[in-house]
Amino acid sequence: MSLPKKVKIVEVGPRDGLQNEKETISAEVKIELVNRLSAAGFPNIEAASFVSPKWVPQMATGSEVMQGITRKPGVVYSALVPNMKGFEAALACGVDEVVIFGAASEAFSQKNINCSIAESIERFREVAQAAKQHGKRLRAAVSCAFACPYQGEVPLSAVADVVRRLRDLGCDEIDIADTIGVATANQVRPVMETAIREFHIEGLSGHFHDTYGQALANIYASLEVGISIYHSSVAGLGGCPYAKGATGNVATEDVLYMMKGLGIETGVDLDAVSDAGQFISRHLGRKSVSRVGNALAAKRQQAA
Ligand SMILES: CC(C)(COP(=O)([O-])OP(=O)([O-])OC[C@H]1O[C@@H](n2cnc3c(N)ncnc32)[C@H](O)[C@@H]1OP(=O)([O-])[O-])[C@@H](O)C(=O)NCCC(=O)NCCSC(=O)C[C@@](C)(O)CC(=O)[O-]
Repeated sequence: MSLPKKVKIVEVGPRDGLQNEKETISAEVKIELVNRLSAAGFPNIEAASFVSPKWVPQMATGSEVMQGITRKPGVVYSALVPNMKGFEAALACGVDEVVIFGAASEAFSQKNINCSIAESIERFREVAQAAKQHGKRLRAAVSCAFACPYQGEVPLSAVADVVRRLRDLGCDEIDIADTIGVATANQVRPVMETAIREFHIEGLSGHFHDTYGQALANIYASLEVGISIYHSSVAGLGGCPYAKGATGNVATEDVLYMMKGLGIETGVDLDAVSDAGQFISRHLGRKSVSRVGNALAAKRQQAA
């Protein structure tokens, strides 16, 4: 199969990227980050998370962030929502797309959202109905589609099962996530093909963490099976609080550079993303982990 000519990049840095930071990051900084990212041309930005602040304190400012950003017409601003309490909060501040988040691993489901997979689907059913009623887009994440930090191997049948159940809730998009960044390219085809059998390919996305440095290879392998939506995080920020040791998502700058080299259209301005990456890295007091972002910054410094 030839590679897609165009892909959608969903920028998840403001949510997935920042949720694990120990030091509190002010709403102002998050707002500036989201604004810089929308100016860079992303069609979809995961801007917040409406979860329990006891579980993920860094995301407690979700409403402030959503209310403070400059909404760019056409951009879909998404937020994670585990239950109706989260949905009501997301609705009140004008989130465009709610993201329910389940797992293909029972153990991870328990650690992350404190319930079994079957219980999570029942909670999500209510959220899904409310989302449809209010005209909101509905996306679902499938964590641990490749491996689980608690139970290890995750069978393909578990991926198929949860994708099917989420499809039946009426999801517009379903994210196939390598939560701990351990997958290699050979694993991608069977997992993605399993998901494709259960859900329309145009709505499936690849959400790869880069713990073992395999994310770009895994994205390439996903392109080869026709997946055309990818999640990434500016400056490679991130890590899941309930997946210890896992590093951030693949860096957006690296993904954009690869897509450009492959002649695949994203509509996103790499230089502007690179600037946003340097902005947030400066704020966090550490170097970006994006190889491309750092190379571009060094090149510009040399030229100045
Ligand atoms: C799902 C719960 C809430 C269950 O947590 P629980 O303790 O079972 O919930 P509960 O209903 O018993 O409520 C406990 C307390 O939380 C409050 N609460 C309840 N819900 C909310 C809410 N929505 N917003 C704000 N507060 C809430 C509720 O009001 C109560 O407050 P208290 O009475 O004790 O003061 C909890 O487990 C939770 O918040 N988990 C979130 C974990 C999380 O955010 N993980 C990271 C995101 S997932 C991820 O990163 C993976 C992904 C998506 O990127 C893909 C991948 O890479 O795999």
